[in-house]
Formats: sequence, structure tokens, C-alpha cells
Amino acid sequence: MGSELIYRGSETQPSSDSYSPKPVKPWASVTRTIHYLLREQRLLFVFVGIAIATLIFTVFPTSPAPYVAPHSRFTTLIPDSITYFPIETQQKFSSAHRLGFGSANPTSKIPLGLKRKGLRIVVTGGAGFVGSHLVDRLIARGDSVIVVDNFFTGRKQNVMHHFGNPNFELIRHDVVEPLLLEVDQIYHLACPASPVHYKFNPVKTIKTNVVGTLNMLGLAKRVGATFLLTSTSEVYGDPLQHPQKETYWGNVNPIG
Ligand SMILES: O=c1ccn([C@@H]2O[C@H](COP(=O)(O)OP(=O)(O)O[C@H]3OC[C@@H](O)[C@H](O)[C@H]3O)[C@@H](O)[C@H]2O)c(=O)[nH]1
Repeated sequence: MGSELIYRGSETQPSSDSYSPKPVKPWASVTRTIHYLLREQRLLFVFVGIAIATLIFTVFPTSPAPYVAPHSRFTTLIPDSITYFPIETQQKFSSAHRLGFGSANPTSKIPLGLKRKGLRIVVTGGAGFVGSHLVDRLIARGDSVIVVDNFFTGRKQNVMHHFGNPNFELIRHDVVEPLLLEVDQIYHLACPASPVHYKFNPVKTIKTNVVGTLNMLGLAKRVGATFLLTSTSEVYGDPLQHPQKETYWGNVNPIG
């Protein structure tokens, strides 16, 4: 029996004037969804999923509240021993630290799963007096810290207790030279602080302050990091108040 090749392309379909489109059933999609869920015990799996989620959120409703320094006037996660930061800076870093959880209330709890991740922080001059105490507190609150220091006045012993901690790194580096690091925050403290040290090589001190700060600001801009620049109590001149409050204007001879 030979096969018959039927060319349909040119055939004209019998046209009917009485043709009308299929009526759309309004509940068709709903019933199809219900049938889909009821088939193969899918609904059972949905209920089991809801039950597991409910159980988890009941047992672990929230994570613990963030640490608040005792006796602190401020909503701050920055060391209470370091009171040199202006109030605005403390508040800025404190709120940045809550990573956009929005609430200014220190006792508010962070929902499960939104717990803050440790930050990557570089502390220049972190082997010095103020820097090393700052490093201690940053490590204690769970951040990863990179100390950048040329050991001009700082000492390795100040940070030695963090050696071996995976959250700690120490780099011998002069901030006058550029440096590229991937970090979230930069605390810039690298500079000789006392007169005997900053007068030792005044041109180098200027370079550290100007070029060093420019380098670290450049790094902050490049990686989008927040930046804290420290000053010195020497800006108060020969202060008549001890300790100097944020509101104190100092006692400086403007003509040298
Ligand atoms: O060029 C330099 C100079 C200094 N440093 C380091 O910067 C650190 C300065 O720490 P110091 O212990 O001398 O000084 P302090 O911690 O008391 O002063 C700190 O607070 C006050 C600020 O004005 C200072 O800039 C800050 O360092 C040292 O670790 C020193 O080695 C550099 O890394 N690069």
C-alpha cells in the first residue's frame, strides 16, 4: 500500500459562520490549583513546612540584644574607656554598626537571621596606646581587625595577645605609602602624638598627617568605607580644664 502525501497548506478549511470561541470557565484556574495541591500529598508538605517554620520562630524568636557599654551616656558600641570621640561620631559609628536596622533603641532586639555580621576594620596606629585599646574592643565585639602601624612609637607587645586570632592581622606599614585593603571601616590614628615625637622630624610628621591621611581617605573612597580621623588633645594648647570636655575651646596662643 503506497503512502499518500497530502499537502494541507493550500487546502482551505471549511469555514463555518456559526463558529464561536470556547467559553472561559471563571473557576478553571482556581480548581486547577486546588487539584494540583491535593495530588501526590503536596498539601501535606506545605503544612509540614509551616509547622517547622513556626517551631523555629517559637523556640528562637530573636537574637540577643546588642552590647551596650555600662555607664554609657550614649547609645554606643565604641569602647567606654575611649571618651575622646565627639558625640556625633560615636552615634554615627554606633548606628552604622547596627547596619541599617533602623532603630535607635539600644535594647531593641534584632530579628533572627538579621544578626549583624562582623565588620572588617583597619586601625592605623593600632599598636599605639589608644589604638591598641580600640583594637581590643573591636575584636571583643566580633569584628575583624587589621592593624597598620610603622611602630614609630607603638609596640608589637600592645597587640601581641591577639596573635593567632583569625580575626586579627598586623601589617608593618607606613601610611605615607598607599595601601589597598578591602574593609568596611577605617579608624585613622597613625601619627606621633606627643611633642617629643612629632617634633623629632617635623617634616615627616606633616607628611604622615597630610599624605598619610590622604592615602587612607583615598582607600575609604575606593572601597566605600566609613572613616574616623582622630585628632589630639594638643589642639587644646595649655588647657585650663582637665579633662577637656567636648564643649571646651582650649587655651591656645593664636600668634604662636
Ligand atoms: O608615621 C607614623 C607615626 C606613628 N604611627 C603609629 O601610630 C601610633 C600612635 O600611637 P601612640 O601610642 O604614639 O599615641 P596615642 O595612642 O596616645 O595617640 C593616639 O591618640 C591621639 C591621636 O592624636 C594620635 O594620632 C593617636 O595615635 C603608634 O602605634 C605609632 O607607631 C604610625 O603608624 N605611623
